[in-house]
Amino acid sequence: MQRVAQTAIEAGKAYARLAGGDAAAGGDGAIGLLRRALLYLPAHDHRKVVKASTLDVDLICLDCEDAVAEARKPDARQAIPDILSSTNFGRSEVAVRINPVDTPHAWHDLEAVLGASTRPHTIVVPKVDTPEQMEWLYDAVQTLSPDSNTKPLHLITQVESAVGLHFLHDICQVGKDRGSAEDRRIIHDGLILGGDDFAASIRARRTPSNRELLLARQQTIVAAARFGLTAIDIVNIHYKQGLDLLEQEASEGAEMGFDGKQVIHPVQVPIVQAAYHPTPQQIDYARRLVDAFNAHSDAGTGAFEFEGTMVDMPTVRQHQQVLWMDNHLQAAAAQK
Ligand SMILES: CC(=O)SCCNC(=O)CCNC(=O)[C@H](O)C(C)(C)COP(=O)(O)OP(=O)(O)OC[C@H]1O[C@@H](n2cnc3c(N)ncnc32)[C@H](O)[C@@H]1OP(=O)(O)O
Ligand SMILES: CC(=O)C(=O)O
Ligand SMILES: [Mg+2]
Repeated sequence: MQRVAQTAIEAGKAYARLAGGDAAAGGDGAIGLLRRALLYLPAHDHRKVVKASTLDVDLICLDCEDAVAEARKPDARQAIPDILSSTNFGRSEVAVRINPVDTPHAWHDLEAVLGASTRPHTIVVPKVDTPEQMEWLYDAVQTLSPDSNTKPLHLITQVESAVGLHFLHDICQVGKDRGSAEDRRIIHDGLILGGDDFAASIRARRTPSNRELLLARQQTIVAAARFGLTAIDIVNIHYKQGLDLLEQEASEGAEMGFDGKQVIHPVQVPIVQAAYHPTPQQIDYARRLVDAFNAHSDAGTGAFEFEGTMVDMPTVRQHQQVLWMDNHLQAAAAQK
């Protein structure tokens, strides 16, 4: 007899096991892996830091990379320790996006992050193109953070070029191999598709349909699923108009298998988070479907008719993910 989880919490654990991730253990508890919207802001822009701290957003990313002009890179880096120790970001996961590892800034950015008295939950590393760059990153963290018993730092890498997409599975493999049970200084648990840099890399023209990014979006999702990582979708830079298009794009990303989307302005946050939020109808349907599956399973039936459609295990697994998301949303709401 094959029974599946009936409660959202059980479903969450089952899903995390299926995904191969560590969310079953609760990650680092408070933040889990709820990453529906990732809001970027330039780290040296105090007003935006203050504004971000007032928002109900899953993930806040203090950017030292492309939102910051070359001449202001030191300002952004130097602002990080103070922001982290003096700002209450509420329930949000807090990340710092350092500069790419093949720039002279990366080492100094890492020094500032790892040396801060309050560390962020997560680092985002852009333009990771090769497994060797991933090795460099792990070596740098080991050197700058010699104590292997420190609280784990989550790592999200960005795929942003043809080369990065080609080597994506090798890059993820380095994260898996280096993040052993003995040394959990960094846990690679997310991928971001940097769609705008990627488009430039393949000489594509950006369109509202995003068809030029379809392959990269799907390959990012597939690699993330294989390695048990969260997958975060492209940014939409049209924050002043076309918010209906943003909603459509976010819903499409959720349907494709992404866990969340990058945003660049506060107005985009609720739209994107709602698009990744299962509706009460979807949650109710998922619960009833799982219950029906278990009843049929007890009676020795695998495939059965449910409200006019055929249901068997793959459909059940899809609906367990709805319950998993609902579980995480409830936990996040409880922390507000
Ligand atoms: C392709 C990539 O790499 S994307 C990632 C890198 N890019 C970024 O990080 C850019 C992030 N976004 C921004 O910097 C800004 O939204 C801009 C420059 C596009 C527009 O900024 P503004 O002209 O200040 O926007 P606007 O006037 O509409 O802002 C309204 C309020 O929201 C705040 N705000 C705007 N963007 C953000 C943000 N990303 N995070 C937090 N608060 C923000 C503003 O400070 C303002 O609040 P305030 O009046 O209390 O200061
Ligand atoms: C978000 C980002 O880094 C990109 O689209 O290139
Ligand atoms: Mg980029």
